Amino acid sequence: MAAVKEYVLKTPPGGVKNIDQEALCDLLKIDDPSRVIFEQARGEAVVRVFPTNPLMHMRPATVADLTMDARGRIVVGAYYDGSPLRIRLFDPKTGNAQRMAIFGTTGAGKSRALQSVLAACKRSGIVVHLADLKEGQSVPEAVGNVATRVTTQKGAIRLLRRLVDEAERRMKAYGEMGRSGFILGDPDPLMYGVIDEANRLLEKGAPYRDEAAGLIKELGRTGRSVGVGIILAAQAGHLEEMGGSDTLRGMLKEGEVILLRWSSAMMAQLVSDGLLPRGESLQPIPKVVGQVRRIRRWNEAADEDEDEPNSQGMCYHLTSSRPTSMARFFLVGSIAPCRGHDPVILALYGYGPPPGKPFDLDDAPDPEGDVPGGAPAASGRPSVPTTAEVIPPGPVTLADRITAALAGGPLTEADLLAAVNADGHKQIKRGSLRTRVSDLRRDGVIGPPSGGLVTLA
Ligand SMILES: Nc1ncnc2c1ncn2[C@@H]1O[C@H](COP(=O)(O)OP(=O)(O)OP(=O)(O)O)[C@@H](O)[C@H]1O
Repeated sequence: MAAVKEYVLKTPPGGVKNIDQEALCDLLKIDDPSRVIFEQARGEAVVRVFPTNPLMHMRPATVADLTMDARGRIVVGAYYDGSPLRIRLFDPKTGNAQRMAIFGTTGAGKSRALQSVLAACKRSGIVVHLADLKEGQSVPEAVGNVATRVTTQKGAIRLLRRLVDEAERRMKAYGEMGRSGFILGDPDPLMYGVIDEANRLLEKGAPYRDEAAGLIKELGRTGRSVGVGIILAAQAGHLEEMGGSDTLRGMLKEGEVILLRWSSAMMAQLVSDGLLPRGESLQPIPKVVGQVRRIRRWNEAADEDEDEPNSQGMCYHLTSSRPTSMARFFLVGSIAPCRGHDPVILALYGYGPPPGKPFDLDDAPDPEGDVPGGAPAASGRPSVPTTAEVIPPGPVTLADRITAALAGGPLTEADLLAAVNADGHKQIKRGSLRTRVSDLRRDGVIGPPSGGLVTLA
């Protein structure tokens, strides 16, 4: 660090807007822009010139980094000046779960960032229900390390519904206890719904977009204060692609927002949404770090061995007190792809079962692939198409069995359970029946409860 040059500058009222990084480098006669870091606070700015990019070599994440401290935080990386990059999983002062969004273009390091959060949750006794919408390929080591894991959009929507149900259950239970908020582990654990590749669920034309956006908003509103939080990782070019900017605006302003390498449209949107002060600019994160722009002489051979270190994991923690300071995630696993699960990542999760119980999402496997469309339900919410409508001769689902049992007329819950258990398929418990009936009610397949009877709509 001895070779770091530091220039302290006075800034005009309102600070310096729109830093021209290239002009600054020219002025300092530095040809690698990633060595020059500009940071400003009220009234002053510091320009530091490093001998090499200070974020070039990160150390691996450790279990100690990823174990939540008494203030509900974990350490996931470091700022360019060596201070820790912390993110909050819980706020002990308010008892609130968090809303977290990790954005970045493809290959920016979202999944590895998420793996560190998932491992931290397991290490810290936090229950995770995960949707990995890249066919389970995004965070494969999460298998067996989270309470619930789904890989389809249909699974994701059911998972979100269960989370909202859980938040409602907690709200009622805490109200009855005369409690105003959530107390960690008493009686319920902190819980997160995590959606990786959330853009697939929320982009225009996605089959469950409106309902997913509604449920995420609902979790942001009610889940937080009862210990049920939501974490999204997304490749978002624009917030409109994320269920409409309204869905995420509140979440982004109050939650934890990490921005990895971005697209220019995304940046413009973040500024127009007030997440970054107008005129404030972030030093761009180049795809390749340490690249020097220079013209090769006529007879000079290209250096084929030139190493091209990538900027994966470099980020800004936009909702922290240092939104414009560049930081980087620690190394999470190996850079090169592994033939199977990465043993380094598995070791971060630790061996043994994950906290919490899996959600009961269905008693039958999801039909292959996801089903587009779905007519709006009576509630006005677009429905998840009922399995009865969409499954060709495939596995019989509990939804099919319930609608078949009700085809002859309304039944009490006990009679419905008996009818379903008498149809020759797998025996089910009352809890599973109730959950599925409430799903079908939301989808407008079953009508509202009336006179203790369950009735087809
Ligand atoms: N923290 C990290 N530690 C080690 N390697 C990393 C880290 N972040 C990113 N990488 C490397 O970059 C690659 C891409 O990262 P990752 O899969 O997390 O990106 P992504 O943003 O999720 O991409 P996509 O949107 O295409 O899924 C990884 O396979 C790995 O080689």
